[in-house]
Amino acid sequence: MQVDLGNVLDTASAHGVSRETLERLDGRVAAAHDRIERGREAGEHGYESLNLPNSTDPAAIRDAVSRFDDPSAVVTVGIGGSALGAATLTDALESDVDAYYLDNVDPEAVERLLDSLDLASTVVNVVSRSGTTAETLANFLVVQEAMADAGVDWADRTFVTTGEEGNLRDLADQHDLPSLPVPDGVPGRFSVLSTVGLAAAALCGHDIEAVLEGAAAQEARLSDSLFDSPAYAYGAVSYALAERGLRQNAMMPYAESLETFSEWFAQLWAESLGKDGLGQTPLRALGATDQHSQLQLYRAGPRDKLVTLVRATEREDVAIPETDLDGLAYLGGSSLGELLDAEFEATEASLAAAGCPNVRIELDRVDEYGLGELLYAMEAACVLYGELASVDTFIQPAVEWGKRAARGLLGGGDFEEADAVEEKSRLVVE
Ligand SMILES: O=P(O)(O)OC[C@H]1O[C@](O)(CO)[C@@H](O)[C@@H]1O
Repeated sequence: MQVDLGNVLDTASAHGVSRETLERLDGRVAAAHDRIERGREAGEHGYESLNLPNSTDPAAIRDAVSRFDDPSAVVTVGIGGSALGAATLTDALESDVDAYYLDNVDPEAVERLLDSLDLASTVVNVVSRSGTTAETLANFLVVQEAMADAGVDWADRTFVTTGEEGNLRDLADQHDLPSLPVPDGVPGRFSVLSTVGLAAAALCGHDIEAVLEGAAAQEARLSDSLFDSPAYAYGAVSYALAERGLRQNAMMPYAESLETFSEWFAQLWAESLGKDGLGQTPLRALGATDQHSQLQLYRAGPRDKLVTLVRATEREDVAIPETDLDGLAYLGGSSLGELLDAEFEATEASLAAAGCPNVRIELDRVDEYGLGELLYAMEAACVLYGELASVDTFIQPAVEWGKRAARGLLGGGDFEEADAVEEKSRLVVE
């Protein structure tokens, strides 16, 4: 994996940063790296996430899921970091096993999925670090009833990934369900390289060892200089640009297989860095599709965006047949991959020409190793950015207000937040 910062420099993009600025920032990167390494060595909350390539035991994951022979589908019931990491992996990789994620409580979507499944050959993976997340528990109860209605012994088809305490741990103990622990000191959005993200991938037959090897390769590249570490290069320039008012970051992979990765990145970046009035808003985009949509805004809208372009340098390809269609003959005889690459390079140049800084991230392939590299590098980039911005990267207190309000509305306790909902300001236009 490599990161190309060329179009971040002010010699390429009008709203970029100078090479001198990056070199001055590098001194702070060294200090941040030292802090990160001390946190890792001490197993401190959050920093422990960057130890996962070495602390995760893939054999234990394979052993826990080995009892489920030959599932037709795996349904992961979880939300946020308890679903998005696993989904990033299984949505990016091909498998004979269908992987689905119940990470929302849209009744029509839940019913549509459950009606489509052969529940007798489906494995249900219930994932929640806290074991108290309303959406996850509600969905699990619905899935449990659907399995009973289908005459399926739900306890036979279910395993649990959760913390040492909580409702899910109690459920696993009560029904002697196979279970996996969630690693201590690792917030959900940083847990893809652990049991949380790898169990579903293992059930789908993916090489989870290769995911960890790719992650370890990027872990080995962490250094006291942004010029020696792809992860820190990305984290440092993202921070430097945000400091200059570029407070949006459009994650734009040129690979359909990485579309879910952008969702995972959005939680990682937003929930980690959105603190104390600071942060950089992650936008989700997809190349080449969003050249025909959001690119207008990126090039001609407010000068407040970094665009992150991701591609694999090796992929399957499809030839474009020869054609005599007016104006399109140039496409004939080339390939979709050549067209995608040309559009990738044209878009990054068009962004620079419009003064919009952009970073190129290139993987060899979107395979288990490449995904491990990308995921780990983004996590390390996020941790570095948080150090440079002096925010508390590993907590997410702002998400609790809405949870209390919803719980109050549902009669789960007396919460002043629920009162605030009742007092909503209204100006209805019909
Ligand atoms: O794994 P849990 O405890 O169910 O949490 C799910 C998600 O909810 C959050 O805690 C936010 O509410 C995320 O940080 C986390 O990934």
